[in-house]
Amino acid sequence: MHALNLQPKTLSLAERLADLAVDALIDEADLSPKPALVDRRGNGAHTDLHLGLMHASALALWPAFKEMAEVAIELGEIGLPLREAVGRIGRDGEQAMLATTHGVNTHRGAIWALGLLVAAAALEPDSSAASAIAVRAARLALLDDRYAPRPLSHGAQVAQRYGARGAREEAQLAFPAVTQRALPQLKRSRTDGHGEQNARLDALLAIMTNLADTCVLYRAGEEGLRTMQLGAQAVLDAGGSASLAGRRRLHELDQQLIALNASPGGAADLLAACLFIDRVESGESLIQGAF
Ligand SMILES: CC(C)(COP(=O)(O)OP(=O)(O)OC[C@H]1O[C@@H](n2cnc3c(N)ncnc32)[C@H](O[C@H]2O[C@H](COP(=O)(O)OP(=O)(O)OP(=O)(O)O)[C@@H](O)[C@H]2O)[C@@H]1O)[C@@H](O)C(=O)NCCC(=O)NCCS
Ligand SMILES: Nc1ncnc2[nH]cnc12
Repeated sequence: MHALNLQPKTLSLAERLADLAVDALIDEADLSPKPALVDRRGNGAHTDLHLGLMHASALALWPAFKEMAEVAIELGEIGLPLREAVGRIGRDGEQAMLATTHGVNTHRGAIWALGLLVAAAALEPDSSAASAIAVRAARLALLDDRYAPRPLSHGAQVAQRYGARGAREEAQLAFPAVTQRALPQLKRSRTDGHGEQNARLDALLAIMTNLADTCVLYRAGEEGLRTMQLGAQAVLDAGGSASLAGRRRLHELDQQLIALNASPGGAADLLAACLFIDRVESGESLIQGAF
């Protein structure tokens, strides 16, 4: 018997999905240059976030994602028991995040979006088309979790002030920002040979063109939201992140959003959701022992 067992460990489906969710969060954080967000260059519009904290937060969420996948496999169907189990695990995940970040909200929206998507992917691993996963996640999000607290969150305040419905509605509508904008743009930019990092930036920009990001609305009101949406569209119209003109517009957008203190944190979460679905849909990483 060898002292070291070098055989690759076979991971369960729940472990593989949790790995993909954490990978998506880390890839989102690392992607640079993202307008006004934390990335490899710096902290964007944030004073309390940095890249190391985003990484630590992502890693701390692995057990919650794994548990959400396990409970979906165990219960096997969309219904109130699964919705409430996922809600409880999501709230525990938020506590794990806050313990790791010493109280800073790094990934609240991402726990919500990726949690639902992980559960949806685990429910039917043979049905991994983006739209099918998103619709299952939406059916879960539409169920009312009786134990969910209703705090006066930033999203709730923005809903009162501007009528924006934010993260909850995005999930209940089956993630249109991801399935109708980010994923098609990601694939288009890849096909056009723009390179993976530029394709991901373009996917983020495609989300930003249209999203009612409650993070931006809370920090910078309607002017901030308009600046984000029009600026993102201007980058794409100029040729996207891979073109010189697009890069110039991207740099301008970064400066404008930072000046307004407007951080598109909701769009960043949805980019992570897009990267997660893209990998699940491609199927590669779900093949047993692919890690
Ligand atoms: C249903 C919930 C998502 C709660 O929603 P609600 O809108 O009430 O709550 P918020 O606390 O405001 O969190 C929503 C977060 O979702 C992201 N987001 C924003 N707009 C959208 C959008 N249109 N579509 C999708 N996602 C969106 C965003 O997250 C990012 O921003 C975070 C930082 O935001 P904020 O706290 O406002 O922070 P700052 O402005 O930086 O604060 P200060 O520095 O000024 O203090 C960052 O973390 C990103 O993640 C919104 O913040 C859901 O959370 C919920 O009900 N959870 C309970 C558990 C549960 O049921 N889980 C089940 C499934 S897992
Ligand atoms: N890269 C990032 N910067 C700031 N807020 C975020 N929320 C999720 N990802 C983020």
